[in-house]
Amino acid sequence: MIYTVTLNPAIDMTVYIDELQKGQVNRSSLCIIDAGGKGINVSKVIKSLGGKSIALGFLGNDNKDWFLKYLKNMQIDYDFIFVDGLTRTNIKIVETAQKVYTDLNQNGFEVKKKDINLLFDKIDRIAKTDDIFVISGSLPPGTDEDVYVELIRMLKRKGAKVIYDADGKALESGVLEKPDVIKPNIYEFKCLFDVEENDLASIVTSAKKLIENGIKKVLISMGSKGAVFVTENMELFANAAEVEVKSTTGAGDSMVAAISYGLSQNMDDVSIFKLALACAAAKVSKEGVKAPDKKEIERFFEKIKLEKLGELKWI
Ligand SMILES: Nc1ncnc2c1ncn2[C@@H]1O[C@H](COP(=O)(O)OP(=O)(O)OP(=O)(O)O)[C@@H](O)[C@H]1O
Ligand SMILES: O=P(O)(O)OC[C@@]1(O)O[C@H](CO)[C@@H](O)[C@@H]1O
Repeated sequence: MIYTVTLNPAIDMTVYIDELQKGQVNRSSLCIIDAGGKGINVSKVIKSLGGKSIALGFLGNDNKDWFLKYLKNMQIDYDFIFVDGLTRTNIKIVETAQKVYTDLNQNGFEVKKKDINLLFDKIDRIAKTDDIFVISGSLPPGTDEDVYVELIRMLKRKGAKVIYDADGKALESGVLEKPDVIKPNIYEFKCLFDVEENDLASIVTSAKKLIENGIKKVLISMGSKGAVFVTENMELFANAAEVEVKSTTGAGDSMVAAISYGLSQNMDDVSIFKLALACAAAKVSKEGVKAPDKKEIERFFEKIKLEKLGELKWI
């Protein structure tokens, strides 16, 4: 089974506006509201791919009904721990004139020690060998900095596979626990290694250090500049698909969904990477934080070209 763990989910409000005027009253041309947060988005895309996951984590008691209805409508299974307060609302501003994407993320509800204990007990009870756990997103106030470290440790002890997508200090400490897969974007990767954004060779060399240390797959996403995938067996690069971008929110989560679904289906590395790029392309062509359709994902999958790095060969 695939489980997604979201400690800090969000109601994503994507607001479309021609051009934001700071310090003035702005009126949007379109507003789309979705249940989000990184792991939740992963569960949404796994569903589009025809897979099954259970969404775990925390959800605010005061506005949980809307959130749960959204997931029920999508037929996504969940098993949350409900905490006091509201699940945060994150604002995503899409300025259509210049194609500028701005995120305004809130801190989120306060989580108590007893809530964390409940979550760990739950995961301890359900995790089995070869389950896949996706751990992603920010930590809500009240959580210790090393909560992901402890979670990865516990899951690895139980023989579960861990896909990890966090940033800053949580990423730095989490990689030391050797999750099976990580999916940093280039800015997050730069917290780990001093690399230049355009220097593929040094990005690959750095990613290989993580592989030597026991992480099995590293996917570095680089927004419109594409992505690099380094595994025990290969080093691949791909350009981002040419697509009319309607919202970039959740593009990285779509890649994480593809990796977890691919692992659950025993796909090879080339297919996993192609699927990740196809899911991301299909996602960015959707408004708001809607999951892409399977047909769209398949259409992009056929078009993706990968470059085997070091071999100058496109596959
Ligand atoms: N502007 C864009 N045009 C085309 N493809 C894009 C664009 N932005 C993102 N993508 C695709 O989505 C992938 C993931 O994007 P990105 O690196 O921005 O992830 P991220 O920062 O983790 O995203 P998020 O945190 O919003 O989920 C990219 O590798 C690329 O394939
Ligand atoms: O504040 P975090 O937890 O880092 O990120 C939260 C978030 O930006 O991530 C998702 C996109 O990846 C959105 O659904 C959500 O609003």
